[in-house]
Amino acid sequence: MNMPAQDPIRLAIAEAVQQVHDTTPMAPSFTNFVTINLVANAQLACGGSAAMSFLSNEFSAVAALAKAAYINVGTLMPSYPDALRAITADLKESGKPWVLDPVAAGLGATRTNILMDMRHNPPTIVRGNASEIIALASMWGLIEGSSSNGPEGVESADDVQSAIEPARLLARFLAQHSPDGKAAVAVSGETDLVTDGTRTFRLPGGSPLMTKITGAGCSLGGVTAVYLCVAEPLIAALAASALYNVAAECAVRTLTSYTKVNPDTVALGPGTFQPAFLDALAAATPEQVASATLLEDK
Ligand SMILES: Nc1ncnc2c1ncn2[C@@H]1O[C@H](COP(=O)(O)OP(=O)(O)O)[C@@H](O)[C@H]1O
Ligand SMILES: Cc1ncsc1CCOP(=O)(O)O
Ligand SMILES: [Mg+2]
Repeated sequence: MNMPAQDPIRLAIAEAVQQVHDTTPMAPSFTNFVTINLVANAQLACGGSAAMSFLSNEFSAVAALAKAAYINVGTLMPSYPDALRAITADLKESGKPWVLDPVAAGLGATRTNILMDMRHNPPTIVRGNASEIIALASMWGLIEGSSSNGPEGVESADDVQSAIEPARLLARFLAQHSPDGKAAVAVSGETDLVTDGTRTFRLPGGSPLMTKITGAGCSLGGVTAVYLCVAEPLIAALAASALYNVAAECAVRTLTSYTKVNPDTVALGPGTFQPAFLDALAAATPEQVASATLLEDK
């Protein structure tokens, strides 16, 4: 059942979106160079601010000024294992919450070594597609073996449903290692799933066009880090996922109305969708985000 309008979770989501609009929090990113521009633009569009860096000393200096940070392992370079080891140790020492997108978890020894290292200095939120969540939970020994069909590059080879238990176990592990005992895991797909290890929520909606632009998931991670600057992990993950669903639907509506006026010159495709989606991220009000469809598993 869709959660009632006045549920405290919805009020907290609206409050987080409003606070980001009011305070423009900066969440620095160490992210892949395929989608880095969309990550920064999405962080700006949602009302936050962005700072991208690949040097450990520079990243840690910027992170010291921020309330939360974002790490994404989508593309790797030889210097990254050492840099990420130093960065995650600094984040742990300063007690700074951060979001991990374990892009393509399970693919290649370097990525596996980096993600295995992170078990010792874990994030506050993990956001990934189903295959990535299953792979990370398996790698960290939280589930036996791996029921995953992946990894299949950066795309998911599994459905969200199959990642529920791995997501819950991962969230509990993160919470045990979090300074305030709070953490969350977000699994994206046709219906997103967000859990803090105790409560589990589903967020249907959005648009299949999200799978036709690169960086939808990466930028969702960056926006989650912006919300983590102002809210606890569960609320940050829910707010980002709700915003993405509302904005994707709004972008489709906008483009559909343009194609009706101008069917020969406007197409509803990935190229026009991405800028329309950024516009919709910027236009979404706290009330609209908090009104997204939100179901709780009981
Ligand atoms: N079939 C779909 N229908 C609607 N929204 C989707 C669909 N697939 C993914 N999304 C949305 O796209 C965004 C990125 O998710 P996803 O594509 O799973 O991440 P990734 O790019 O990391 O694999 C999320 O906001 C998710 O809700
Ligand atoms: C295509 C690609 N290759 C390495 S990282 C990357 C981007 C993945 O972005 P997303 O997971 O958001 O689709
Ligand atoms: Mg991804």
